[in-house]
Amino acid sequence: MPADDTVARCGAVALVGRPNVGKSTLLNHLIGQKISITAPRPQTTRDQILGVWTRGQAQILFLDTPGVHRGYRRLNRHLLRATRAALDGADLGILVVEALLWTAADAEALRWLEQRSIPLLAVVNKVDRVRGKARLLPYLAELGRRAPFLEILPLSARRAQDAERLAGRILPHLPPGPPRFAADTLTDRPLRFLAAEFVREQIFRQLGAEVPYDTAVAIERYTVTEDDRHEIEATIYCRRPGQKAILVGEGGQRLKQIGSRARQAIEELTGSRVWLGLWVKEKEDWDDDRSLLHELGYGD
Ligand SMILES: Nc1nc2c(ncn2[C@@H]2O[C@H](COP(=O)(O)OP(=O)(O)OP(=O)(O)O)[C@@H](O)[C@H]2O)c(=O)[nH]1
Repeated sequence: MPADDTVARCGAVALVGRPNVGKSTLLNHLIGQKISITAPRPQTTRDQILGVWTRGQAQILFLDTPGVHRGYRRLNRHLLRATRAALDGADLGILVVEALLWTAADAEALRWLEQRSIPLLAVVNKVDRVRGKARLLPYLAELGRRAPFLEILPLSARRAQDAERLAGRILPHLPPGPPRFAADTLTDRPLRFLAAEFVREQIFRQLGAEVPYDTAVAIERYTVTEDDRHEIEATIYCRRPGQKAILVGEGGQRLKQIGSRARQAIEELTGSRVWLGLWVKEKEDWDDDRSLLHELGYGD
């Protein structure tokens, strides 16, 4: 059933779930554009992203949360704050879980949502992986006993029509009111933020082991020329000399690959030609350096 877009409704929805359940994939399909990075490894999302879904008079503002990370370093504290801020501003919470799985991290995500008295929906993602859908029934019943969800929706975040169906189920629960953003707005994030995210995504996709978790990307320059060419210079921070060598690769090949894939993603998003220059710098404690974190967009 398509969403009813004749009634003016507008509200914010926080997507909460343990790392790797598919929140970013879902957000990208809801928005119909890649605005959140995805990778087959957990904890790739480091910041809250606002995705704007608009149909007619109806608007949903999606808050993607970086997840509930534990730790004491500044970066972790920032992530916790971002998640809290998303929850504070939300009219509705969505717990995203993975079909047939329930872990301590899922329980923790639910506890976060329950700290706020907002209505809750549950999305059971990755049902495309489940053979024999009857196997899902006891799982859904048990999930229903864990919290008073208004609805529980099994779906696959990889299917655009499933994302649209979810939007239709969310709308009736949002407050009446006019749209807050222009109809063609997809996100409130500036291009330079998305550019850094696309570089980070390639680092996650192309490198194994712990290197991606130890890196951050700072955009040093983002300029658009008169003939609409986007010129971007970025520094990739890592912690140790060995990591720098891995990021650069034999004869600079790895860095070239990261740059070329990220450039393609930015070109797709902007519809413009992009020049992307990448440098790698070693800085052991980048995630505990207040001024650098600020530069990286993780400021207080
Ligand atoms: N089979 C299947 N895989 C999915 C589905 N949705 C997401 N995935 C995969 O699951 C992995 C994690 O997805 P993300 O969207 O990055 O997950 P996330 O919850 O945003 O993760 P963090 O950024 O780490 O918090 C990726 O490899 C996705 O392609 C789905 O519906 N079906």
